[in-house]
Amino acid sequence: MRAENEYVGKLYDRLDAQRELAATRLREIHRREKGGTSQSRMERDTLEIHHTRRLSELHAAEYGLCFGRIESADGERQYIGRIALADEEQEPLLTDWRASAAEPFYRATPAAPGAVTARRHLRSRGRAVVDFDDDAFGVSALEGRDSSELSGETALLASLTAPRTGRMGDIVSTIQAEQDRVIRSELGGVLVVQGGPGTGKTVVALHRAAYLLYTHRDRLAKSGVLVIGPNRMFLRYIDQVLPALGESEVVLSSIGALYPGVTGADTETPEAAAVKGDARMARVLATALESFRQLPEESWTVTVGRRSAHQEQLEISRALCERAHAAAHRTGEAHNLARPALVERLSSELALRIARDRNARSEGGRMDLDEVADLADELVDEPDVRALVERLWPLLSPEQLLTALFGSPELLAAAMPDFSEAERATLLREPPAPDPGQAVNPDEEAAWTTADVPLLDEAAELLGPLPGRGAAGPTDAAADARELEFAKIVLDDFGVGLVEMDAAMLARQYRGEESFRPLAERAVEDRTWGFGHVIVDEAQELSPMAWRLLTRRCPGRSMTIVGDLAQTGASAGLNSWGEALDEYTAGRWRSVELTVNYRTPAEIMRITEGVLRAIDPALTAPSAVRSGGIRPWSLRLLPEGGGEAKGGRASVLRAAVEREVAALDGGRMAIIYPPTWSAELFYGLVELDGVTVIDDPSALDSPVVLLTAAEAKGLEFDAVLVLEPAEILAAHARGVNDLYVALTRATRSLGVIHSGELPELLEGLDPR
Ligand SMILES: Nc1ncnc2c1ncn2[C@@H]1O[C@H](COP(=O)(O)OP(=O)(O)OP(=O)(O)O)[C@@H](O)[C@H]1O
Repeated sequence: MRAENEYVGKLYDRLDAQRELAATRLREIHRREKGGTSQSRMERDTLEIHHTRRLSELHAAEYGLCFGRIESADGERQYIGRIALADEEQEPLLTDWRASAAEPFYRATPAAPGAVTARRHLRSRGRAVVDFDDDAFGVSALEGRDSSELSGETALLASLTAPRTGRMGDIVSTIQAEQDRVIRSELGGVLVVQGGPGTGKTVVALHRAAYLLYTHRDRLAKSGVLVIGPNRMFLRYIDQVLPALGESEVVLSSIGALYPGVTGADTETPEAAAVKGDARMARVLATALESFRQLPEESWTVTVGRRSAHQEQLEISRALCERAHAAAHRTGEAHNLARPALVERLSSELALRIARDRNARSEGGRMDLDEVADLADELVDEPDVRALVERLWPLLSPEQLLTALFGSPELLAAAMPDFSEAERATLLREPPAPDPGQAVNPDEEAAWTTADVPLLDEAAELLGPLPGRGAAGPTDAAADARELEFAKIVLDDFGVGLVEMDAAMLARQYRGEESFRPLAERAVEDRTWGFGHVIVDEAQELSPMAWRLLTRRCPGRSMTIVGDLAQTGASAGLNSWGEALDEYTAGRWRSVELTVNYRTPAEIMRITEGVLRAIDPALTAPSAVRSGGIRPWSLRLLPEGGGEAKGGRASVLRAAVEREVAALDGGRMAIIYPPTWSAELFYGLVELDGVTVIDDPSALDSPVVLLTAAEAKGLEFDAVLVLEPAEILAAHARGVNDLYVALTRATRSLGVIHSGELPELLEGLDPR
C-alpha cells in the first residue's frame, strides 16, 4: 500500500505540473496582443483552444487518475490510468486506458492471460490509494480457484452495489474483456451490439466514443461523433460519462432533436407513431409533393403587361407546363432548387412566343436574342407569371408540406393508397382555424412530435432549402485564398485534428463571418452535417424513417448500434437488426453480443424468465453477475370495500412506498406505472415527500421518481416498484416488452404491487 501510494503520489505531482504548464501557456496567450496579422491571430486562437482543452482533460483525470497495473513475465510493470503521463525525461509513468498498450489490462483472463502474469486493481479515495486487489494468472494461480472471467471482481462488485446517484458514471477501471472487445472494435462499418438488460451496452457505447476519438482523432475531430439516446431524460442520465473521460465535444441528442429548430414531443399515439415511422412514408411524402405541382387540364390563360401599352393574354398549354416541369426534373435537384430551371424554361418559351408574334406583326422592329432574354427576365416579375409558377411548382418548406398533408383527408388518401383508412386517420390533424377572429395558439400550430422529425427531415431532403435560407451561401466560394492558405498552415502547424475545425472555417472566422463555436453547437444547427461516427443507444426503438435520417447524418456509414430486441417498446421499432440495416448497409454490418448482466441480481432475473419467454421463447437472458439478498416480493391491493376502509387502497399503496423509501439509504427509487393507471392513486403518490413525476430531466436528482416503462428505458435504480403489471401488459401491443424493461431496472430490490390477479408469466414473487 505504501509503495502504491508513493507511485500514485508521483503521478499526481506530474498531473499538477502538467496543469501548471498548460495554465501558464494559456496565461501567456491571453497576455499576447489581440491585434497583429491574420496569421498571428489565428495562431493565438488555435493555441488557446488547444490549451483550454488540454487543461480540461487534465482536470477530468483528477478522480481515479490511476486505477491499475499489469506485470509481465520479465517483471516489467505498467500502470494504467485515465490519461498518459511521463516524467521529466519523457519516460512513461502512466498508460492511457485507450492506448493499445493498455489492452492486456482489460483482456487478460485466468484462462487466457496472454503476456500478463499479474494484474492489480487500485481503489482510491481522493488522491490516496485505499485498497487494491490482485488477479494472479498462470497455471499455478488457477489451481483450487474457479477461473472467474471477471476482472477486478472486488472493485467491480463495489461499484455495482454502490447506491445509484441518478447519473451514470464511467467504468474505465473495471471494463470487462467482452466489453473491451466492443470498445476497441475497428472504426469502419456498422457494429451492432445486442445485449440483454444491464449488460453495459450504454456504458460500453460511451467508452467506445471516447476510445474512437482518442484513436482516430484525425478523422473524427472535425466531423464529430453523434450519440443518440431515446429521450431527454436518458441523455441527462448519461451526460456525465464522456466529460469524466475528458471528452466534451461529442454531440448527445435524441431523434426528436435532430431537426434544427424543432423539439419533437413524445406525445404521439402508438398507432400514429407506427404509421409515421413506416418506410413507405418516404414515398408518401414524394407523392404528396408531386400533388403540389399542378398542371392544367388543357390550358390556363395569363395576362402580361397589365400596366403597359402591350397588355396581352397568353395561353399556357398543358404541353408547355409539362416541358417546364421536365426542365425542373432534369436538374436532378431537390424541389426548391429545381424551380429556377422551370422558371427559365417557361419565361424563355413565352418570351420567344411574344417575340415571334411581334416580329410577325412587325411591331417596333425585329427583336434580337438579347431583347428576348430581357423580355424573359421581365416576364418572371409579372404578377400573373409568378402566380402561374406558384401553381406549377410552389416553393415549400418541410413544415408546410407536412402541415398540408396532415390537414387534408383528400391529400392523405391520394398520397397513401397502400395504407388503410384507419391508418391514414391517425395522421389527420385539425387544419389551422379558418376564422381569423379565432386565435390559433402558435405553440399548438408548431407542435411537432418525435415521430414527425424524420418526416420533416425527409421532406427537407426532397425540398432543399428555400431561396436565401440554409445553404452555406457564397461565403465558401468567396473565401479569400490567402487567408485560406494561412489557415491551412496554422492547422498544419498544430497537427491535423488538434482543433476540430477545417481551414475554410478558420478563414471565415477571420473574415468575421463566423466566430469560433464548438463543434457540438455547429453540428446540431446544421441539418446536413455528416458525422464521422454515429452511436445509437436503445436502437431497437428506432423506426425505419428514423434509420433513414440517421444514415443521412452518417455518410461514411461508420456506426455503433446498441440495443436489445427483447426491450422494443415502440410501435414502429425493430424485430430484427437486419430489418434496419440490410437496406442501407447490406453486407457491411457485424454483430456481437454482451452476455453478462451487471445491473440486476440473479433473484430478480429469475422473476423475468417467464416474461422473456413470452416475448420470444428463443431468447436467453444474460447471466447475472451477482446475487443480492433481497427477494423480489409482491403485494396485492384489495378492491375498495374488500375489508379495508374507504381510501384503503391508496393508503396501503402509500405505506408500501414509504416503507421502501425508508429502506433506500441514500439511493434512488423508481415507481413504474402503466400509462392507463388510476389518476387518483397516481396523485396520492405524487403528494408524498420526495416523490417526483418524471416530466423534466432534473427529476432524476429526486430520490423517488414516478415514471412509465417507456420513460424508464435505459435507466437504473436501487429499488423499483412495478405497479399493476397486468395493465402494463395490456396497455399496447408491446406491453410484454415494457414489463420486461420495468422488471429489469433495479440493482437491489424489486416489488410488484397489483390489484387483480398477478399475470401468470410473473412467477416466483414472495407475497407480502
Ligand atoms: N464493467 C463494468 N464495470 C462497472 N460497472 C459496469 C460495468 N459494466 C456495466 N456496468 C454497470 O451496469 C449497469 C448497466 O449498464 P448499462 O446501463 O450500460 O446496461 P445496458 O445494457 O445499456 O442496459 P439496458 O438495456 O437495460 O438499458 C450500469 O450501472 C453500468 O455502469
